[in-house]
Amino acid sequence: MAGKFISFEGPDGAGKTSVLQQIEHDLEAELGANQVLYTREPGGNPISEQIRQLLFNPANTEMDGRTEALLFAAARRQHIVSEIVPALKADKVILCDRYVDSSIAYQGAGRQLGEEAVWQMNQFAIDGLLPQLTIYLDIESALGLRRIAEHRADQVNRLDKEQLSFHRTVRQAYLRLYHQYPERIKLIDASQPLAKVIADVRQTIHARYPDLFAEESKR
Ligand SMILES: Nc1ncnc2c1ncn2[C@@H]1O[C@H](COP(=O)(O)OP(=O)(O)O)[C@@H](O)[C@H]1O
Ligand SMILES: Cc1cn([C@H]2C[C@H](O)[C@@H](COP(=O)(O)OP(=O)(O)O)O2)c(=O)[nH]c1=O
Repeated sequence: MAGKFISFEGPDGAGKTSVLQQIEHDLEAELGANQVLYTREPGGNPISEQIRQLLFNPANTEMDGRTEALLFAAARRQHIVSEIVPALKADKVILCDRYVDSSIAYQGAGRQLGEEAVWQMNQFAIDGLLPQLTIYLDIESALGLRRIAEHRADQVNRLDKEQLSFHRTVRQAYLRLYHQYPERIKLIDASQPLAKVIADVRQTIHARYPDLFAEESKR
């Protein structure tokens, strides 16, 4: 499979959606729209979108943490089979908004199910498929939550409602993953102005794939 699989990670409010919009636009201009797949977890296909509805329905207050972790993994599995593998086979660049690291950080650490346990459980779902590059947008938790409160208060979902301490725990887990997998995971300071964050992301992608964003080497 010749495609390029890039995942984007970070605590809520880090700016993934904003950054990905621009990166997708730029890559499509460079490669053509049919060579780029932007997709998000959980979701990206009808089955995973139905699981997403279950996960994010604010009425599901009784959902057990392990149930939540299993549903994220189930949505991930279907997303791999329906979206990622076909795109890899078609030699596309895949921009994936969240992947298995989100489960380690949110369910493993945030929900205290255990990072190793959630990692092991997810092996069945991912069957060895990891991104070649993971871009981690790092932000201090209070700042991330402030951005959501200021700009996206109408779209707050069940998980966004967690306390500051939950988000801090999630961030610490991301930082552990970053130290554990320095080859795969690259950290970008997401507290910078959006244009600078995007510039850093472009450079990071170019460093891993020299044929993408080739003009970066002239800077
Ligand atoms: N670098 C930035 N500086 C200031 N505000 C930002 C920055 N990046 C994103 N935002 C704003 O913060 C909010 C959350 O960003 P978003 O891209 O939705 O984050 P995420 O998808 O990671 O949760 C949005 O309203 C967005 O406009
Ligand atoms: C993929 C994944 C996401 N999540 C959470 C993180 C976010 O709070 C939420 C995704 O919501 P989403 O609305 O897609 O927000 P964002 O723009 O921040 O990605 O789901 C998990 O808890 N575990 C997972 O495995």
